[in-house]
Amino acid sequence: MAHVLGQNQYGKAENRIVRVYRDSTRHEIKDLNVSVSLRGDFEDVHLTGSNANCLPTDTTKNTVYAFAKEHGIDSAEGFGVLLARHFVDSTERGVVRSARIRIEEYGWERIKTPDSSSRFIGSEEVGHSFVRKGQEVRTTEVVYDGDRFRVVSGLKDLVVMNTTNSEFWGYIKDRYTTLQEAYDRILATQVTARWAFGFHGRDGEPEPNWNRSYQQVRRHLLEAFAETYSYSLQQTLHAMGTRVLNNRAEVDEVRLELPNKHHFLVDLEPFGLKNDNEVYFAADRMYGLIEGTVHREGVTPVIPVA
Ligand SMILES: O=c1[nH]c(=O)c2[nH]c(=O)[nH]c2[nH]1
Repeated sequence: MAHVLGQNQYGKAENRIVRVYRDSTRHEIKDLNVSVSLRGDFEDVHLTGSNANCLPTDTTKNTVYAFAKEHGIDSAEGFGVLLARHFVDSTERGVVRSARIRIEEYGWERIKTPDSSSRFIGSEEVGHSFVRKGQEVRTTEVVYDGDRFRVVSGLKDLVVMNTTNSEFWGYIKDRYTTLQEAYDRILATQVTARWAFGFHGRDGEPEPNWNRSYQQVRRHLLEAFAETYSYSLQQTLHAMGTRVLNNRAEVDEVRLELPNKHHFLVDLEPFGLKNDNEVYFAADRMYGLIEGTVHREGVTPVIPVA
C-alpha cells in the first residue's frame, strides 16, 4: 500500500536580526526574531529528490536580512507582509502557495543618565544605549548564623546594548586568530550582577533601604554601561563595578557576569547592497563570557565564583 505525503512546510526559523538606524546621533533599533515557513508544491522535493521547486531555507534567511536593509523595518506586521508577499509572488506561480512569517519583536528603552546641565531636575537619553524592556529578575540571598547577617543581592537578565562607542583591537594574535579588529562594534550583554552589603545587623545596626539601594545600584550599572567608551567588555565590567562602589556606600563588593552577545554584520554584498553597520545577525550562542569582581580594598570578597 502506498503511503501519502501529508501536510508539509519548511523555511528558516528564528532569524535573529538587529537593524540599526544611524541617521542622527539618536540611533533607532529594531530587534526581531523572524521565522519563515513556506507551503506549496513540494511533493517532488520529498518524493523524487528533485529540488527544482525548492527555495533553499538559506535564501529565505538572506531575504530577511536584505529586506531589512532595503525596506527597513517600520513594524513587525509591515515587515511580515513584505516578506510573505515576496515569497509567494516572486516564485513561479503555484510553487510557494502560502508563506507564514512569525515575528517576535523585542522592545528596548533608552538608557537615561543624569542631565549634566541640570543634574537634579532631569535626565538625558544616551543616543546609542538601550536596555531591553521588562526582562530582569531581582535576586537576593540572606544568610544569618545567629550572630551576623550576610546579604548578597543582585539582578539577572538585564539586557543592554550600545550601538557605538565600543572597540576591540590590539589583542594577542596567534596562528588560530581570525577575529578582525573592531573600531566601531555593537556591545551587548545580559547582565548578571550580585553585590554584597557591608550590613551585618549586629548591635542594632539599622538595615539599609533595600528597595532604594536596588534601584540605585541598577541605575549606576546602566549609567556606567552607557557612558563608558569601551575597549573591551572587561573594561566595561570594571567601570560598572567601580561606579556602584563609588556611589553606594552600603555595597562592598560587586560581581558581574557579562556574556558578550555577539552581533555580526551581515554580508549584503552578494545582493548588491552595502551594509553601513545597519544590519546584524544577533547570535545567541556561542558567546564570550566575561566575569569579575570589583571590591573595596581591605574587604574580603564573599560572593561565590560560580
Ligand atoms: O570585549 C571583548 N573582550 C574579549 O576578551 C573578546 N574576545 C573576543 O573574541 N571578543 C572580545 N571582546
